[in-house]
Amino acid sequence: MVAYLPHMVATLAPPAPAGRPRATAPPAGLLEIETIRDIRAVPSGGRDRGSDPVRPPAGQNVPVPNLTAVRPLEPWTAPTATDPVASTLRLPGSKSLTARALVLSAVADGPSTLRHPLRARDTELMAGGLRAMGAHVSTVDDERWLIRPNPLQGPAHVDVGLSGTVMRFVPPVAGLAEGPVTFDGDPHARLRPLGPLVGALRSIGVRIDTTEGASLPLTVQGAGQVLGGEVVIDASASSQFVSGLLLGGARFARGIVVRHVGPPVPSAPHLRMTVQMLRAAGAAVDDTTPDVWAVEPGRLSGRGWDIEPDLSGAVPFFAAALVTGGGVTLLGWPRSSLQPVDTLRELLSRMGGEVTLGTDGLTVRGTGVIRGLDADLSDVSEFTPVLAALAVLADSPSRLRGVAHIRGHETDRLAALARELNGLGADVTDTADGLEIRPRPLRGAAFRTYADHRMAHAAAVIGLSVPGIELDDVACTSKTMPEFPALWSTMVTGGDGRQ
Ligand SMILES: O=C(O)C1=C[C@@H](OP(=O)(O)O)[C@@H](O)[C@H](O)C1
Ligand SMILES: C=C(OP(=O)(O)O)C(=O)O
Repeated sequence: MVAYLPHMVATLAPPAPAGRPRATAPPAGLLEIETIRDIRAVPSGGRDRGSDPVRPPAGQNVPVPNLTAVRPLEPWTAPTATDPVASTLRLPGSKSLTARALVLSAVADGPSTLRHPLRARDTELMAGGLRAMGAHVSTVDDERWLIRPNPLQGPAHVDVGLSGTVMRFVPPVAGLAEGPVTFDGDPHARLRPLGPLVGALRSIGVRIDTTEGASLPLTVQGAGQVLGGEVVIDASASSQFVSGLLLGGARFARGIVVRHVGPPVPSAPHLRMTVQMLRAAGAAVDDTTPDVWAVEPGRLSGRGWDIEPDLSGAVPFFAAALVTGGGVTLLGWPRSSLQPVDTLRELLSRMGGEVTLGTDGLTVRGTGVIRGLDADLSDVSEFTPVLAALAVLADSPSRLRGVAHIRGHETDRLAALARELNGLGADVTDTADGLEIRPRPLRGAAFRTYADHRMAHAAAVIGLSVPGIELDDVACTSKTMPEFPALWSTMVTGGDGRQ
């Protein structure tokens, strides 16, 4: 297992003036990745697998020094494939399943275990945030994490990094804690949408202090309980607002009813995942009315969670089969999945791949052709960067639609993709809700990732057939798959990626 950000160095930025802490610009060549509010929470080396809650001493308010950890950018030349890939891989667990299982376990009645969890920056931060509020979360064993719920307490600080799941799933749970829980993250996390969730929580009695608008940094003044009831929310900017409210909602005194009003909520499969996992933990959930979800108040059981491999993380590897005319098999794929495997199968088939689910796993084969794609990706917007990478290599134009909200992801993905793909010679326009892509002959060039793991995946896919794609930073893949560069090189050079 590749260590989490082994190259991290701690740098102390000057203290921020009173009021809103400053997002200090990192020196050239360094990427600011993590704002640490309590340096004791992250020992030097950056890895905290401990099992003890890390909290400021009782009664002491949460310290908010502007301590910033920066890491150097890690430039990377995407390897070019000289032969079709022929790879069988075991990939890490799903970020979305790991995040939900951690949250549900922390508010359950008894202990839980996560088998094959994802160990990556997002899930370590989720574990760290729950631990800071008092949950016992042991992540020492790579294959089996143990969670023992405890009464949740502040003062505590939650570093959300750049993680949408941490910044949207933990504040509702923090309302259940007794005492203040502060939240902040990477500089770009402050720009990611959060207002509708803050508004919804306030409407059911959760006190939240913000310094500027309804975004990070913020403090949830936990009262030890949340009244709950009905909230009306515009969740068109992120399905995670709804998932966060539902995951905490079973423990609210009146449960929760979430009523969405506004343009469509994206990422329907992630909402189904939330509902199914809540039910698996014993919650009564009604999702029969479109755009309304109701969770009855009640106890949640601790249980064993088996975490499936991460489908979104698998997409670049499958794309490699199409680009090189080879084959990639992902081991350990369940027969019945909580992730949108059928949608991926359909999209890759339409682009020219052959997808089969067999006893050995999920296999994608390239046929030597990549076809352009006209598709609404609102259900699977995470796939957009890699599908855009395939589209610039296709034999006809593509239109990727329905993903306006990904301008609020790790970066403005529509703008970033248009800019970087055009820099390689493609002809890409970002539209109000997607991308129009006209393939052109491509050349190797610099490719900026904007701290976005899926931008790095996209560049890696193009690099298979276009030599000289120079990423400014590949370490951003540690958000969801620290072992990405190693696994990718193994796949390209024909090694065994089963681990
Ligand atoms: O709930 C989840 O685990 C996720 C939901 C989606 O968020 P959005 O609805 O904000 O796109 C997805 O893009 C994200 O990577 C993970
Ligand atoms: C949008 C993503 O992540 P997040 O959970 O941070 O929103 C993603 O992983 O593509």
